Amino acid sequence: MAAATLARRIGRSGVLPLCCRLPAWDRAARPPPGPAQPPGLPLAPCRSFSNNKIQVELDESSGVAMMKFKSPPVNSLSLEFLTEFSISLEKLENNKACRGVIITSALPKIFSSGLDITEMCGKSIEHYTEFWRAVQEMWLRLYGSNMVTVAAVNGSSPAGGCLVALSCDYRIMAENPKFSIGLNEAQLGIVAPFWFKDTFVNVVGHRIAERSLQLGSLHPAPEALKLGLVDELVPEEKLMEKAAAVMAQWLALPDHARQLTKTMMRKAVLDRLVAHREEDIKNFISFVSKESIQKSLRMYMEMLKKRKS
Ligand SMILES: CCCCCCCCC/C=C/C(=O)SCCNC(=O)CCNC(=O)[C@H](O)C(C)(C)COP(=O)(O)OP(=O)(O)OC[C@H]1O[C@@H](n2cnc3c(N)ncnc32)[C@H](O)[C@@H]1OP(=O)(O)O
Repeated sequence: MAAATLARRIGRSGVLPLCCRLPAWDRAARPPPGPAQPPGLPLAPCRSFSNNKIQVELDESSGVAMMKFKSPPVNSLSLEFLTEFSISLEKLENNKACRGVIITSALPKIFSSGLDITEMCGKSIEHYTEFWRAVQEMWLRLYGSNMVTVAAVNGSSPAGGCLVALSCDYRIMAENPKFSIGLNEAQLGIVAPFWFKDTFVNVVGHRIAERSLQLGSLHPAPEALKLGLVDELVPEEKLMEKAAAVMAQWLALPDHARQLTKTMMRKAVLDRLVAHREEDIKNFISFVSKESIQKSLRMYMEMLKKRKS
């Protein structure tokens, strides 16, 4: 679906139409689940939907959806990608048969390269507004999801890609030291906004987050495990099997208890962005509109190209 069509669906407010209902992080818990299906059993009816950027398959018998990013070359989080991501999450959230989602990449070696830098270079204020609202929307939906969210990180995951993983309930990464993950914004000469930082702090704690953010560190998988940035490493070929096993473990508990606990842990951070959304958009616009920031981003893109040749 073209970005313009998606933007029309979202409307001027930048909020998806179904957002009129209470957001996921404020909704009553789902009814207690039936027994969780152990991983590896034959799977019954599957619902799938897919768009240009993301493919989703829901196994209704286990209540687990598999969401795969498939936007070559690097799954960058463009306006179109972010919009499709939010729509996909919303569809699953509204489907009572879905209790958990595993997020991974269909591309080799890359989970997601983070926010699409071209969306932040040389665009209009209207575009920056729409783009940043879409980034916020994606995070509010994912971090505030009632579903169990497991990131199966099967490749590099800088900046916005790392945020996606950090926003899940559990992170499993492929045991490959060539894959790295982190909030490397400082290396681009930009700053991670407060809610990226809050999400990071909630996972690794203040000291590790402070050092890592100031240095813009990208941590190779083994280091990411040591820091607690990911919960476990497994050989790449075992990643999906492990993700299914972890999901089954989390789904073995009653949804309502887990959901209320998740809300208790995350609400303050979610509420902070909800209360300051417009201000955050204004900050983003004034920041990226600076000539010095535009120059830094252009130089970074050139560096990526040079590194290739
Ligand atoms: C006050 C506070 C207010 C708020 C202030 C503002 C806050 C903003 C917060 C920002 C958050 C972010 O996520 S910023 C994004 C940070 N992301 C990154 O630093 C990732 C940079 N990319 C990489 O390191 C690498 O590309 C990597 C992902 C490992 C893949 O390496 P490979 O060798 O496989 O592939 P490459 O050859 O490098 O890349 C393939 C092509 O994709 C492009 N590409 C790669 N990453 C891209 C990206 N993120 N956006 C666009 N394009 C990208 C490359 O330029 C190439 O383009 P062609 O040459 O044309 O083929």
